[in-house]
Amino acid sequence: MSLTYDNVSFIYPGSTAGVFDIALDIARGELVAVIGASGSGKSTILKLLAGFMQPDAGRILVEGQDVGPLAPEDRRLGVVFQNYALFPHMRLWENITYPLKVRGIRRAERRARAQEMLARVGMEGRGDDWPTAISGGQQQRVALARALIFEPRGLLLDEPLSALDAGLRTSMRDEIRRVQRAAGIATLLVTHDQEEALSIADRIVVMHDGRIIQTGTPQELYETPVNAQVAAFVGQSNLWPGTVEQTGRVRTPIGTLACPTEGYAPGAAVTVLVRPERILPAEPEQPPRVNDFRGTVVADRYLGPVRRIDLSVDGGLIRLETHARGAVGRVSIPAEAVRLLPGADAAGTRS
Ligand SMILES: Nc1ncnc2c1ncn2[C@@H]1O[C@H](COP(=O)(O)OP(=O)(O)OP(=O)(O)O)[C@@H](O)[C@H]1O
Repeated sequence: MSLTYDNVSFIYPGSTAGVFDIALDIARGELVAVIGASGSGKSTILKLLAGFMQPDAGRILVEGQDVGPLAPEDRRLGVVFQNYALFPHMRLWENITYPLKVRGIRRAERRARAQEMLARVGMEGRGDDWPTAISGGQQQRVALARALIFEPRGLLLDEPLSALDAGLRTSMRDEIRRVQRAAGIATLLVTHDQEEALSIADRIVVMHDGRIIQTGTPQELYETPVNAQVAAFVGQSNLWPGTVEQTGRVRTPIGTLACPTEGYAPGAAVTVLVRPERILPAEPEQPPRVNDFRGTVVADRYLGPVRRIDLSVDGGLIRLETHARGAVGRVSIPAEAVRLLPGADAAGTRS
């Protein structure tokens, strides 16, 4: 493995906040995104790898080497932050090759390397421009080129795209992915943007209160979240508190749902998860299907490929995504679309 957290813990001095028992391996060429609520510990794990702080327990390895004793500049990791921080008084080629200058590499060689790197990030021929003469997205490419110039053993990206507008963000995502793949570098990306994580990561780590609560591919996290926090963080969801009434039936605030209840005994407190695209609109005159609900549309957002509708029903709200046109006042929730997660007070009730 290229980048490894071996049961790493760190507590900010004088506080109880920090990260606990972080265990994570990132392979060469793999991109792992870290997501989680504000304050969940995302930046802390990145700073520990970068070497800005030392773990209180556990080890951090880069290509098998314990980097604990190494200062940040000796770890051979490329780092890109949200505010790309190019030096305004240096031309782009000088910015990109600054890490080489610090290492005493000759000017002619630096210029050649800069040209090569600019080409890699799609900015060939722009080496003599000043940072003030290029756009935010281009500055971010230059920051990426600078992070890659000395063939780092890992790439650390902390909210690298959050200062960019939506369109540019999407194209830069693809760009980062392409460059990172081509270079075969293990990459850790911290982002608060779950869509960004879903769209570019090989695997996603979800953090909560300083701990990793789930690690998996985007599809695994979307389809089999371990709890309501992960479900809420990855994609859109309906989440209702529930109690298993009997095998195959769960009571919720919007009514009793027929659904698989394997793993939960009658009486167990659960959280009921249904993804919005799994909910089916029904014709008003159609014979009732399983888990049939009627309600009033309180929000109807046309997003091009889909409509995102909030249907107010007795006891709550049903969120659905549909391609259907026309009025949607009645829906059904297929039993197999319902996934049960542990309830808030579910300790010990899972059978
Ligand atoms: N310098 C510090 N001193 C004390 N506590 C800190 C310090 N920096 C962060 N913390 C605390 O450590 C915890 C984790 O913070 P961290 O910055 O890693 O979270 P985050 O997930 O990156 O949040 P955000 O998305 O807001 O950047 C939080 O409880 C935070 O308040």
